[in-house]
Amino acid sequence: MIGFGQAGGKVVDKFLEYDKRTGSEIVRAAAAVNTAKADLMGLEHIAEDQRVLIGQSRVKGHGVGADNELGAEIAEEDIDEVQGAIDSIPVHEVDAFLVVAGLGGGTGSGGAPVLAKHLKRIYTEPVYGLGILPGSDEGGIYTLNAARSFQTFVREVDNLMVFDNDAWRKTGESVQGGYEEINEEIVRRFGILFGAGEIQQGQEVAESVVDSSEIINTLSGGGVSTVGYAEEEVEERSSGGLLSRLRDDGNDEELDSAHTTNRITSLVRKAALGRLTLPCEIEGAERALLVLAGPPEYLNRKGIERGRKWLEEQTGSMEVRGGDYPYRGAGFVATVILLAGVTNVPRIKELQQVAIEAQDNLDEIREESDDNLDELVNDDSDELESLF
Ligand SMILES: Nc1nc2c(ncn2[C@@H]2O[C@H](COP(=O)(O)OP(=O)(O)OP(=O)(O)O)[C@@H](O)[C@H]2O)c(=O)[nH]1
Repeated sequence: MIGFGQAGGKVVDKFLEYDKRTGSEIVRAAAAVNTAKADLMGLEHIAEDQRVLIGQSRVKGHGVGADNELGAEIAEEDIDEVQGAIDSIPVHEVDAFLVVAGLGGGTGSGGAPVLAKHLKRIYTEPVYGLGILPGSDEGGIYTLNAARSFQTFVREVDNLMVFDNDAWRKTGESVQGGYEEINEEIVRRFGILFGAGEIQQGQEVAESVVDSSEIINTLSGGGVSTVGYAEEEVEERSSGGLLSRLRDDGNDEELDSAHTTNRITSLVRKAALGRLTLPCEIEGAERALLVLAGPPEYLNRKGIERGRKWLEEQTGSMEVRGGDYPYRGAGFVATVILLAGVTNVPRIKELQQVAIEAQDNLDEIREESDDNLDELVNDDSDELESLF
């Protein structure tokens, strides 16, 4: 996982924290790349020798101030320094690369697509992007940056997973506090998704368990992806809750499994129809993956099969995969749905529209100022001598 820019670095840092907290091993290796020294110093879990400061000769460690063309130029010039950090990674142990960046600023917005292109040229492993869209209240330059970066990034990666800050922002919260919660949300969803492909040795592995090839197959084919999530608290069986009492009275087996199946079905609907990382119409998604995580006694084949069928109907896709992620002691059952190759995304259309208008305006403003300059320079009454 490589975080580019401030948002990218912070999210990758959070994934490492998630690994520590849950004992999972989603992140085989992590690095952060930035043009701003202070941002790199603020990270907590990414090793210091895996924090790469680029563009020092150009911006002296102060960032690129939302200029994503400069961000891209610097990334190209200093790509060897980034590669230096990646060289220390045992790449044969990784399933894929994930480049994470906020697309509204300068460093990550400009640099992430450059890095993705570089990785794809060198490695055979898939290269995915996790792109974070800015809030619509952040202003025009952020929208323009995001629209241009999005277009480039999606072309350079094997799949671009998207999280839209705009859909998740809460009013009345400080930006920092808001990001803290948002980053938790990102890591919870993608943590369960990527964790599903990371079943540890010694863990019981049922046939229906998701493996990393299913995630890779769902993502392959490119395009844009979004992720849905829903969870419900459950009691561990051994704790003597209602379900264990039902089990004790002899004729519970069927009732119990019907209950489990129904819970799974409703979780699948909630996840697909609730707030997605990138809100969109799920109809028309090209591929989907359904992951059901939780204590094994709360997972059943029938529930997943029903959920999968329902997703096939809703998306119209023939490529809907599904499986378990046994997670002992989780205290919850959660459903994660990856929808890949989505096309009907209002926010992306809106971004592109605003960006085209801004671009036109820019051209107009430039033309206007060229005319003004012409007038100014060629004005006969102007008595000032040219400097050159
Ligand atoms: N979800 C999330 N989004 C963030 C966070 N920090 C910033 N963003 C978003 O990411 C966009 C880019 O911001 P940064 O990552 O700070 O920018 P940068 O890539 O470091 O580039 P410069 O600061 O311009 O050099 C912003 O417009 C925000 O929308 C964060 O912690 N979490």
